[in-house]
Amino acid sequence: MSRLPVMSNKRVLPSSSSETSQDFAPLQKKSRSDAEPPAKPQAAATVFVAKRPVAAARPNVSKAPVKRTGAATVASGPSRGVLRPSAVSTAARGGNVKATTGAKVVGGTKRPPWDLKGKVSDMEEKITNYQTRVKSINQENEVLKGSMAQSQKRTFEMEKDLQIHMRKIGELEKRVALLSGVEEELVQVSTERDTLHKDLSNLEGKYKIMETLRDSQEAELQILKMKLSVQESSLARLQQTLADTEEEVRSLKETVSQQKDELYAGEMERRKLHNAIQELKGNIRVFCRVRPLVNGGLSKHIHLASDDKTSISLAKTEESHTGKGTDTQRNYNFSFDRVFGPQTSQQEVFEEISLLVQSALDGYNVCCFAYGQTGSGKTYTMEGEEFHESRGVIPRAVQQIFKASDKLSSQGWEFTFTASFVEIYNETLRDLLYTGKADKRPDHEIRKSNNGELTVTNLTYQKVSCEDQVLGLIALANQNRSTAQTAQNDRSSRSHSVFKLDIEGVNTGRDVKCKSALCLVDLAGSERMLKSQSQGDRFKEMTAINGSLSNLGIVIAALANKESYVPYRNSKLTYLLQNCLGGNSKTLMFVNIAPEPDSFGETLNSLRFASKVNDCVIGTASANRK
Ligand SMILES: Nc1ncnc2c1ncn2[C@@H]1O[C@H](COP(=O)(O)OP(=O)(O)OP(=O)(O)O)[C@@H](O)[C@H]1O
Repeated sequence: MSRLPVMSNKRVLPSSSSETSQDFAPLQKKSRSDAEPPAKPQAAATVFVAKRPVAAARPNVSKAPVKRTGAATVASGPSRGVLRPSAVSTAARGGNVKATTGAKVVGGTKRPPWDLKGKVSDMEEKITNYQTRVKSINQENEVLKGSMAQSQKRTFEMEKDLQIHMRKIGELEKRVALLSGVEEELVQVSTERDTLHKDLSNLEGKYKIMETLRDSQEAELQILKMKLSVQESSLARLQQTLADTEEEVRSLKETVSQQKDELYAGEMERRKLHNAIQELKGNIRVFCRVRPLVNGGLSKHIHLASDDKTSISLAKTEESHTGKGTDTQRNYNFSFDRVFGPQTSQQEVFEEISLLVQSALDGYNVCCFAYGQTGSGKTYTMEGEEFHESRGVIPRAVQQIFKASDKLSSQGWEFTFTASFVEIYNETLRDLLYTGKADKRPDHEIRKSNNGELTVTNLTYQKVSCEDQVLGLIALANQNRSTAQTAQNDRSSRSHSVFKLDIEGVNTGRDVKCKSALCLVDLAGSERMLKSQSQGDRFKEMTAINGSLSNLGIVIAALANKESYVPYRNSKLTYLLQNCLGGNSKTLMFVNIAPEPDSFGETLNSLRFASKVNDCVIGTASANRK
């Protein structure tokens, strides 16, 4: 923005030359007294500076030479044709009048001192010159006054103009100030605009990136939409498949439920049939097992029919009493439910009793005895040996029971098993699963509760859930027996051992329970000894053994004859086994026989005892189901 030019109003004072001041001093005083009151000294001395040259403006003073000074400037134009006083005085003095001190020169001639007249004339001339000059100065002064008035007027106008201009300038300056504010704002705005431009450009960059991103995301979205659509169609297919499958599962569940019902009905039917078969076979059965000869080979006096697995005959050659006749051979024939020869394996023996073991899971009490003289193979039959193939009835029965219970669990059955192992020696009970100190062994009593359940006080009843646990218990029982054996020679032959597995089954779905017991008994050696030969402890042992074994026969016979009183209490063995022997049980007796000729008598006795048992028919067993 351009500013308007400001006019200078400098005041120019008369020449400061001392000479000029001295020369004009009287004239100035005089002119004041003669003329009108002087104007303000400042106004009189004010000269406006102009560009016009001085000579052209001064016609009335052209005769006098003008001494120019740096400050002698004349205003231009006719109204301004004012000569400065200094210039006028200089012009006056510039004449040839040299009224100076000393010898006066007139017409180029110096007057002698005595020429007073001449001198006066010179003085008069000089005065006249001065007067003329004063006149002209006065005139000039008048002119100057007029000029000065004009100038003052002009100055006044110009001052007015100046004020107007100044006001305008003030306004303009205000506007300029405003404009400068606006300018600053404009600069700020411009800066902001630049910043905004930058931001905009950044945003544009970002926008482009976002656009690219958006494009890629849109592309991704499209792909995802496609995938979703594919997934949706797959889902629809899967839902349909699921619905179909669910329908199928539902119908299969119905089928399974029906089949479960059928299975349950079938299982019940199987139990009925199974029981019927067992009943047809007799609720008390006797199996005869012949031990092989210790040195191998065949026994000469024991004959087993190759085509009949139920009969056995003992042959004995009897010398003629008269001595006249030849020796006669006497045969003792016996028939049992099954006769096992010396070569029969443990597996074959067990297969014959496995159906009976199954009955225990069906809720029937099952009791299995091994009867026979010492060394005839009772323990081998019942427990067997560690070698897998040589395992006896107890471990195999336990294995079958656990396998069968696992199968029945799919039909909703849950079983719990409790094992106990007791020894009866000299009519005293001993816990074979006892693990405490030997001198702290407790006494045991057989107790019968009101509901007919038998328990032995202080006896170890061990919960078992697998075959291995039972095998561990059998090992513990053998250890307990061998400890007793060292103290008392051949004790195991003189005691009965009773392994009992209590079985409880629950079918919550069908609200059925069953309870039974599987008793596996290894009886004491059955050999008879002549009373005269038995003494002391051995006599006592024999009495106890014979008593319990004969009592066993009596009980079985009483049961067979359906006698009102069955003397279970006569021995600890029958009292302990009463629930397994009674009408509600299935009983199997192994009669083990030794094939050696010197065991003939004991073998015959054993077969006779077993035959008596075999002839017994115990009443129909019923399952303990609620
Ligand atoms: N069927 C068999 N096959 C092979 N060996 C057998 C058979 N029966 C028994 N034995 C063997 O005969 C011996 C005597 O058998 P075991 O101990 O079982 O007789 P036991 O009747 O239990 O005698 P005890 O009354 O003294 O206990 C054992 O060494 C046993 O291994």
